Amino acid sequence: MTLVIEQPQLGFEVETKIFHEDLTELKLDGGFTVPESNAFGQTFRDYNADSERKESVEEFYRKNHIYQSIDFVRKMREGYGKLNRTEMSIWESCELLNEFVDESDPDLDEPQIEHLLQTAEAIRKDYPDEDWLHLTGLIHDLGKVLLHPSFGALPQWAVVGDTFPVGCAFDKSIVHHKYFEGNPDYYNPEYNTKDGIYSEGCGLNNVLMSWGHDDYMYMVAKENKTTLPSAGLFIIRYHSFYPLHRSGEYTHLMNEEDVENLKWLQIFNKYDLYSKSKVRVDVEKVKPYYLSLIEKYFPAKLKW
Ligand SMILES: O[C@H]1[C@H](O)[C@@H](O)[C@H](O)[C@@H](O)[C@H]1O
Ligand SMILES: [Fe+2]
Ligand SMILES: [Fe+2]
Repeated sequence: MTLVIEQPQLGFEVETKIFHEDLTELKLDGGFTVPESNAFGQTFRDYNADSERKESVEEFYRKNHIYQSIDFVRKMREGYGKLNRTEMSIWESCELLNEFVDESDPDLDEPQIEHLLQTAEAIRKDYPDEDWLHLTGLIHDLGKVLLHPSFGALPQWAVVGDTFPVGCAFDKSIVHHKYFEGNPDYYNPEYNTKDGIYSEGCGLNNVLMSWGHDDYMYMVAKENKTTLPSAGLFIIRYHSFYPLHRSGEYTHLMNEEDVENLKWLQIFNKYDLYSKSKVRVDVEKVKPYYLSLIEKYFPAKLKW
């Protein structure tokens, strides 16, 4: 099914595969099979399912929605944008993630390094020639190092979870939307309209997103002059923006380049989401391959 969303004001059409995912039509491009349920026997991303993680995930979003205001985002971008905290390689940062479990995630409670390798390996099977996409899979969540003491040990609500624009209305499709009633921006007439401080077609690059691992890792990759293609950087930066890539909201803020890049993000998302499982990847076995990709696309040491 192809969904064409009419956007006459933009002067171009946002045509994208499927925003509202229909699993019966979901064909991945190679051998990867989409599992019917997550590691807890529930459907993926079901925030209302009675699982052992339900309450803690909801509590996570309560805090996230209350504290992610435009002032908070500006402060974090300015502070962390300096990249003056440490220097390390991409692989070292993967290892740092070994100790963290993501509190926002209803589908996985394995250490994050497992998730990175599961995502990258699943993509590699179906897209053997797109080595940039394998590496994007490996690094897309590395911004979660913000949880580590050497990065200020940020609370989970400032690092993980789905992201959304600030400075315009919080869309109803955002998980646990009701908690925005505790966010000061919710009542500010400058920020609580559809466009808010933005204009139609302004491009996502000009939109401030809630602060977390996506935007931080994008900054790190870009400032350290990665040679990854623009689609790779886009995936890193917006992979948690489910209100856009799954629900099809906020498309009025995109420009033409965003529309192109969104196609790759939607491919990537299937692997990011549905590769989550309890089956572990043999780290030592795949490490040499990923080290070669890191060498191809990144300097040996990066500023963080
Ligand atoms: O719980 C998950 C997790 O934090 C992911 O890393 C993020 O990309 C998702 O958007 C979020 O919902
Ligand atoms: Fe993520
Ligand atoms: Fe991920």
